[in-house]
Amino acid sequence: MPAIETTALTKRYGENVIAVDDLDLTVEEGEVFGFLGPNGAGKSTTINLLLDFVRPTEGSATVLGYDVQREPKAIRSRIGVLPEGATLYDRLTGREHLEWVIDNKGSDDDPAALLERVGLEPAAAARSAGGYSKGMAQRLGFAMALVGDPDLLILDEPSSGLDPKGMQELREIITAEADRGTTVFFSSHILGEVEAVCDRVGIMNDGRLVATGTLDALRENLDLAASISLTVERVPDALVADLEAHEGVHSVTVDGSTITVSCARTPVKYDVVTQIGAATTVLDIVSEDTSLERLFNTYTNGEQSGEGDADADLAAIESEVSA
Ligand SMILES: Nc1ncnc2c1ncn2[C@@H]1O[C@H](COP(=O)(O)OP(=O)(O)OP(=O)(O)O)[C@@H](O)[C@H]1O
Repeated sequence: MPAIETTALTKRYGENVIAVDDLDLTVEEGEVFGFLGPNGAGKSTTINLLLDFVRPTEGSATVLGYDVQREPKAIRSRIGVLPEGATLYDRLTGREHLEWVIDNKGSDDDPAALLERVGLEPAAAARSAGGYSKGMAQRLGFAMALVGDPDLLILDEPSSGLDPKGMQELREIITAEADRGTTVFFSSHILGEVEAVCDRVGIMNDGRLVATGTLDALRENLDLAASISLTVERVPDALVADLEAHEGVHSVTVDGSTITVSCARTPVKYDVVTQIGAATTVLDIVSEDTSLERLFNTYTNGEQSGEGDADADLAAIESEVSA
């Protein structure tokens, strides 16, 4: 049973805005799934639809096997949510917020243990939340989401307001939760964070899901050039032509004793290294993957420069996704 499944899920606002457009999305149990997209892509609306905070114009969704509209209570008892920009009550302390959620969920969690898990010091937890920094509020929100050991965590922009140390700790919490078997679904536009923790990602653009898969698979699908440079003892005469003849190799350049090969797919690099290694002695290897930014820009059609035809790439992926 998937943790999240949406079928033709659509949300329109008025005549002109389609916030979520015919979304078919499956998140498997136990996955850490990154939900990516630029501002206004439809990420928060999708999350709000999953939580039954807004109702779809068309389509349906299940969370942990329960229908989102018919069984929201069953869902709420088994999920933890960190909403975007969660509001706190100024006069309640951090600990009181947490105790309130623990009571409400009928859980026997120890507030101190949860606060420690999210890195909120006891002294800070004893202060009223009105004076919290954004990062502290986010940590408290995270602790509240973890109450009751949820099977699924839904996090909307969880790193919002966190400093680099906070982001590192957030990653550790997400990884620890995933190790306990919790499914984690989180939206983000911070690509490094997604790369560090996600098993799979889905990329939204203009309300539509334009790609899903592992980051490696998305890189491969797009066929964006990856490059590898090898410094060698000598460059044998026939080597360049041999490399150029290899399927998947775009171009080969030689600068002194450094051979740089631009190739379509990351696995081609392995063949390139083997081929060069058989012909000469390799002294150094530098490999560059397609950057996540470039990947994201291409899928969301923001690619302005560089190799490849972003529009054609995007059209190919969209037809693949909708097939
Ligand atoms: N209540 C609403 N009324 C009208 N339009 C809305 C409403 N909520 C969202 N929208 C529109 O729907 C689209 C998707 O918005 P949404 O907030 O889901 O995007 P997002 O991907 O979460 O963006 P961000 O990263 O900025 O939070 C946007 O064009 C937004 O203006």
